[in-house]
Formats: sequence, structure tokens, C-alpha cells
Amino acid sequence: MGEVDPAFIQDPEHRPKPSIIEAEGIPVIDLSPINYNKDDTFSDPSAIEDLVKQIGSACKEWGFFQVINHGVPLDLRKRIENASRKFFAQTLEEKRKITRGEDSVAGYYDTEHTKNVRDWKEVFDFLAQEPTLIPVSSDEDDDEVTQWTNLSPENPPELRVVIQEYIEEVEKLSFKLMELIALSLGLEAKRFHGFFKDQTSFIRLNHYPPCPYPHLALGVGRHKDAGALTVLAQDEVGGLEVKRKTDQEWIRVKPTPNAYIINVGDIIQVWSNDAYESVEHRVMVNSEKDRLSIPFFFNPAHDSIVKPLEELTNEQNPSKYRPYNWGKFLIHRKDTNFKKKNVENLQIYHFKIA
Ligand SMILES: O=C(O)CCC(=O)C(=O)O
Ligand SMILES: [Fe+2]
Repeated sequence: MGEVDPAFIQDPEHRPKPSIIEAEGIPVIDLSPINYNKDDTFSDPSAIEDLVKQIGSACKEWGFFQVINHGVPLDLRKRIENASRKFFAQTLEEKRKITRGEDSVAGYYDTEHTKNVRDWKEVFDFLAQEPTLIPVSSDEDDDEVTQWTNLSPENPPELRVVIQEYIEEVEKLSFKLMELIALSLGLEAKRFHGFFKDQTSFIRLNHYPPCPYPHLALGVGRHKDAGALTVLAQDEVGGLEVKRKTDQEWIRVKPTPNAYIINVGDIIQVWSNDAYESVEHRVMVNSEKDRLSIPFFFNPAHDSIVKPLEELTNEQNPSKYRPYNWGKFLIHRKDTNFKKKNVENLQIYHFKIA
């Protein structure tokens, strides 16, 4: 990654700005009421009610928030971060031994493109469920389903187990967040749980090496997350930017030690019939420091039909989207993200009812 490779160069309007705006506005929400109450139940109704309000406003106003006192053990986070660093510190040859194949999303790769520009990063993806059931093709008439499985790095030897332990914990957090989001929309707490029975969730280890031309490239180009919810751990380096809804400015999410960054994905946007929006974000790189981030993409079962919930639509507020099949959507995305293509990949607005 020495000379300027045109594959990484963003169009001028998408290049990072030299001045960074680090807003205080991205809410930090304390989840103590659901994690550290004395008798371990949802026992303090007023604290929960307040929490639900905070979650609702954050989803509406930002589509992004951070959580503290989230219940994921700090020691586990440290262990996954250390193991990930060891993994990425290996030679390219070693890492490429578990390169992601055409037939699964799991494994190592360093050639992802976002909006047809190559990202300055390398990643390792690991599925939450093994096997994960998924359609063979994005073709609507093809009913065939296949199984995705994980690839296991030899080194460091602890990585696989640490990832599995970590997934268990962030998954618990994701379910709790979905309950709070459901309540904030006036739904029953467990309204969303059924969608995640055979989930297609996965965890991603993102490594952003120092970049000699950080003013031209991005670690991840502007995008929205396609799934339901993302639970992201970022290290102290920083670089994640979120598009502020009020003025469309790019705002840096300040690293908060031990916090998780949560964002609403496209599926929540559709379920909520646009009450909550999935917000664009991107990652800046820098010329000096490596950066590590670990998103957990909480995604429903492949055969989920994604559409606005009946409870949230009516004559005054009719459904804004045609239903789509999540598994087919995911496969379509996978096929187009892998290579540079001259067409835009599939987006939820393609299902929008005009
Ligand atoms: O590295 C980050 O902070 C965010 C990465 C991201 O947005 C993604 O992987 O979808
Ligand atoms: Fe993202």
C-alpha cells in the first residue's frame, strides 16, 4: 500500500475534511437500569421509562448513540481486541490462508469496496450461528438454501473461542437494545425477538493500517448498515464519522472508553416505517496509527420478509416500503460488494413506495 493506488481514491466531494467536528451531541446512554438494578429484573419502572425515552430520541435524532454500563465484561473486550491485533500482525500470506471464498461471507479479506471505491482496511468476518442458513442466489425464483460456515484462523490459537464468547455477550446486549427500541416505538418489548431465531448476524474485526494519503482515501466509504442493529467497539484512535441529520455535516464519534456505539440499520428503518432512520457513516484513516474496530451486525433470519410493522402503519401513515426478502438482499449485496462494479448496489430506497 505504498504508492497512491487509484482504486482507493475517493471522488473529491467524498474526501475527508481536514477539520474535524467532534460533537457532544451524540448521546451517551447509561444502561444501568436494565443491567445493575438490585434484584436483576426490569423493576424500576420510572428508570426504565426514562431509558426508553432516551433511546427513542437518540434513534430519532441521530440514528446513533453510545451505551455505557452495557453488561459486556471489559475483560472479554480486552481479550478480543488483543487476539485481533495478534491476528492482523501476521504476514499477509498467513492471513490469506483463511481468505473468504466466493461461497460465504466468513473469513479474511482486504479488498472490500464501498460504493465502488476500495476501503483502506483488512477484515475478518465470523458468523454468529454455525451453520448460517442462506439462499444460494439473489434470484427471487431460486428457493435453494445453503449453509455458511466459519473459517478458523490457526493463530492466535485463542481467537476462535474468544470470538465465540464475545458474540454471546454482544448478542445479549443486542436483544436488550431491541427490547428498548421496541418499547420506544410503543410495541411489546419482545416484538422483534422472533425475527432473530435463525439469525444471520456476524462479527467483523476491522483493521485500518496507517495510510500515507489519508486526505484521499477512507477506511470505509460512506454507507448505511443494511442489517437491523450494529453494536460497535472502537479503540481509542477514533475515525468513525456520522452524518448529522440536522445539517448533513460529518461528525466524529468521540472514542469513549469501554462504551459501545449503536446504530440503527436499514431494517429498523423499514420496520419503523421511517420513524427511525439508518444514518450514513464512514471511517477516516490516519498516517500514523493503526485502528481496530469490532462491529457486531445483528441481522434477522434469511427468510425474514422485511416490511413496515402493521402496528406502526395505518391510513394516515401508510406503509412506505414494499416487502423484501432479507436473505436475497444480503446475497445481492455480497455479490456486488466483492468487486468493483459500475452499478450502485441494492439499497432499501429501491423498495420505497413512491
Ligand atoms: O470502524 C468503524 O468505526 C465502523 C465500521 C463500519 O461502519 C462498518 O464496518 O460497517
Ligand atoms: Fe457501518
